[in-house]
Amino acid sequence: MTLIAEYTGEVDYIKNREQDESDSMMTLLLATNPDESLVICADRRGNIARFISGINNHKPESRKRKNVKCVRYDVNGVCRNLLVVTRHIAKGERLYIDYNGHENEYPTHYFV
Ligand SMILES: C[S@+](CC[C@H](N)C(=O)[O-])C[C@H]1O[C@@H](n2cnc3c(N)ncnc32)[C@H](O)[C@@H]1O
Repeated sequence: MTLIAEYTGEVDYIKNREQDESDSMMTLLLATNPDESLVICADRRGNIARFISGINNHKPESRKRKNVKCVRYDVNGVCRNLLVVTRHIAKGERLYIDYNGHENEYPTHYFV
């Protein structure tokens, strides 16, 4: 659970970004009312978190590489998306995260 980084960017309603072709959007909040669901758009105001490699969800050997996960925390009433490690990370080891939440919409079939 060591903190790696916060996934930062501009926060917007998902409904406003349906045509956005950026490959660095991350769901922040899925609300009961879809009109209130939020996304983090990292392309213009992101940080290093947007460059962490994704796993290929279609390959079992790739799924085993995952060593970082997203957790949502309430920080002073604001929902924040934090990236934390899931196990010990050796010096020089590459970080891997699963880009997909339960929506499973991010295409990872071409990832190495
Ligand atoms: C969240 S990163 C965003 C990078 C984006 N171009 C930017 O500047 O913010 C997602 C992109 O990283 C690349 N990528 C991530 N993991 C990869 C992997 N395992 N193999 C190949 N490409 C990967 C793909 O091009 C993917 O579209």
